[in-house]
Amino acid sequence: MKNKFGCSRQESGQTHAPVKKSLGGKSRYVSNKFIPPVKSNSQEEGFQRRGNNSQEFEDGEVDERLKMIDPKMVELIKSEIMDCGAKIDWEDIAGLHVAKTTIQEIVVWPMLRPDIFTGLRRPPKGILLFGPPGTGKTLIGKCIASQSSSTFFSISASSLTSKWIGDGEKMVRALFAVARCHQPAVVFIDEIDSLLSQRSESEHESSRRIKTEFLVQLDGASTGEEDRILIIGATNRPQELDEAARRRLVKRLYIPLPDNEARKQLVTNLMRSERNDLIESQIEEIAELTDGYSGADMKNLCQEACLGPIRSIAASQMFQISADSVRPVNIEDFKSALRRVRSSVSTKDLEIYKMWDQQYGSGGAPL
Ligand SMILES: Nc1ncnc2c1ncn2[C@@H]1O[C@H](COP(=O)(O)OP(=O)(O)OP(=O)(O)O)[C@@H](O)[C@H]1O
Repeated sequence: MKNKFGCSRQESGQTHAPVKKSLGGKSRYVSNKFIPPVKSNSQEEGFQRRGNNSQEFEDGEVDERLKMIDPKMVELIKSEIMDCGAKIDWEDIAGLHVAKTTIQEIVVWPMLRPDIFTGLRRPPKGILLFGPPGTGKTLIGKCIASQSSSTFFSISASSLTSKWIGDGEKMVRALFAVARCHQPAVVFIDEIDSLLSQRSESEHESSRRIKTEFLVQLDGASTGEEDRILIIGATNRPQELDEAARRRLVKRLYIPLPDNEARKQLVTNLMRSERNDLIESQIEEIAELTDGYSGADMKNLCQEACLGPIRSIAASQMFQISADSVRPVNIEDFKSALRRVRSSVSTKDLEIYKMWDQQYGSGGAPL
């Protein structure tokens, strides 16, 4: 769920700490040498001094870091890219135990306790989540933001070259400027390979400029001692990333397909809100039959199975039948859904991920 301009944490029900320019930033209100994990009174004051528009103080003064940025772009970032979605817990993400534990240790705790994670314990400023489509990479990005009380910015790299034609470069600059004003911040960049792939002869000049600007900003975010911005790149094509990208995204975590246990959890969680008469052994059977399915495939499968009871209603009854009389979803619905919903990831692609993980990964795959 994207927020509207100036949305508040209370309005959206999210728990990210969205608009504290003073936290870790170059605020005029607090010392920026030490970033306490807990808000001080002065920080609270700074927060309250601002109106709906978080880049402005009540006296209408614009945050210095946004002065060179087109206000329309700032507005666009806030309405289309800044996300005040619902709170996400680690339990909402099925499986991926190794990746979740690693992420908690290397990024979430340091974001919450920057006073302890100093020196060599300093967290990486950029991480890469790679793996097949629909395995929960975006979900993990949102969860990191949610659990570290950070503002979540989400952008697809390909939209920089397509959706905002001609403005991609400015958009990148504006994105990082707004993120700096909303620290701690998590900037999630989907399809990062389309931005940081190996240079080719046919590369368009505008793409080249966007890429250069992006690398400049990435370096800026990682050198700013006081900045608390985490860049998360996500990709289904890690092999296309160039060396510069690999170097900057120091932790590279493989987000694999869900294993049997995770698929069971996915079915259980997804069907929790639907009337069904599945018993434990049948959920196990579904998990067995869905080897190779991604999390997104599992969701499609459950959606398809949930249509089973509707399909069994005679057309003549469709407009009279009460909601209570629709029969619960059963195992037969899943078996017929399995004939319609197939796994979307090829074995060949899985081999490529595994090989790339062995060569460049940071140990997110199951042992
Ligand atoms: N491990 C998981 N736990 C819970 N839900 C999951 C998981 N993996 C995928 N899903 C479901 O699949 C949907 C798509 O997942 P998500 O967008 O996070 O995948 P992704 O890896 O970012 O995909 P892509 O690479 O295509 O962008 C989620 O909204 C969620 O419903």
